[in-house]
Amino acid sequence: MFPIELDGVTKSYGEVRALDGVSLRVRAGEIHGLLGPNGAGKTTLMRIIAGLVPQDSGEVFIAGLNVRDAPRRTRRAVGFVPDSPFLYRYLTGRQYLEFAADLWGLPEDEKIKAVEDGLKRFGLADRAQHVIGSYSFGMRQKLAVAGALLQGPTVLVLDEPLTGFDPPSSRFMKDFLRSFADAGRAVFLSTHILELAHGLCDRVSIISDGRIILERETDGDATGFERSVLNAMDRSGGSS
Ligand SMILES: Nc1ncnc2c1ncn2[C@@H]1O[C@H](COP(=O)(O)OP(=O)(O)OP(=O)(O)O)[C@@H](O)[C@H]1O
Repeated sequence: MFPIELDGVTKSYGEVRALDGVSLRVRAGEIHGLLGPNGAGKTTLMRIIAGLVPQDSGEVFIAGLNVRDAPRRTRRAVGFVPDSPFLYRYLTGRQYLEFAADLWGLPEDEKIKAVEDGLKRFGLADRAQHVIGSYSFGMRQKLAVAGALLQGPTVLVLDEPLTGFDPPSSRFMKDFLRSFADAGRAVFLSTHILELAHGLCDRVSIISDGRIILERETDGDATGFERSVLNAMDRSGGSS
């Protein structure tokens, strides 16, 4: 059983075919990167996995459950962090997490524990009483990830994480994502940064014009990896 499995997924917006028969599997313990040019379909694919947008055809399974048959359970099993998370700037960090926990319907005792754990894990406890509007970019991103973990997902999906982080925060988030995956869960993230994909991900899928054009491990040296990704994009007519 795979944490994420897609079989022949298609999605169109009017005349635009955003996804054209996407099949892929993300294994337990894996950080899987999704690379591709602008407009290739990455965000659409992530939103479908997160249960925010329905596919037109094809099947999506989360931890073996078909999202059509078990929409609530599969949505709960996925923590999703969009590229520009919406955070209420007049709420404090703690209030935001409490609000997000309420949306998941966490019982009071679980909510308190999940919120405090999130604040501590992401180094936000000292600023929990301050409004989000006063947070740095990195703190806001960490808060968004903490919010995506409240309901205890087994899969974390992140649209272009780690862009704009300073080096210590970037190191912290990479270590966090590694430990999340190492616990038998899975991370699926999109990025335009090839060095990041090579250094952090175990495998990558390259998407172009709504189709997966290459899937590969990130073993081997960075130059060879970069060459094979760029060659695949060149052959498909895209550029990142
Ligand atoms: N809500 C929408 N309505 C109409 N077209 C859309 C919508 N969302 C995405 N598209 C189109 O679907 C295609 C795939 O878009 P998507 O945002 O999934 O790509 P992406 O790979 O995430 O791009 P980027 O790297 O620029 O973020 C594009 O042609 C885009 O214009």
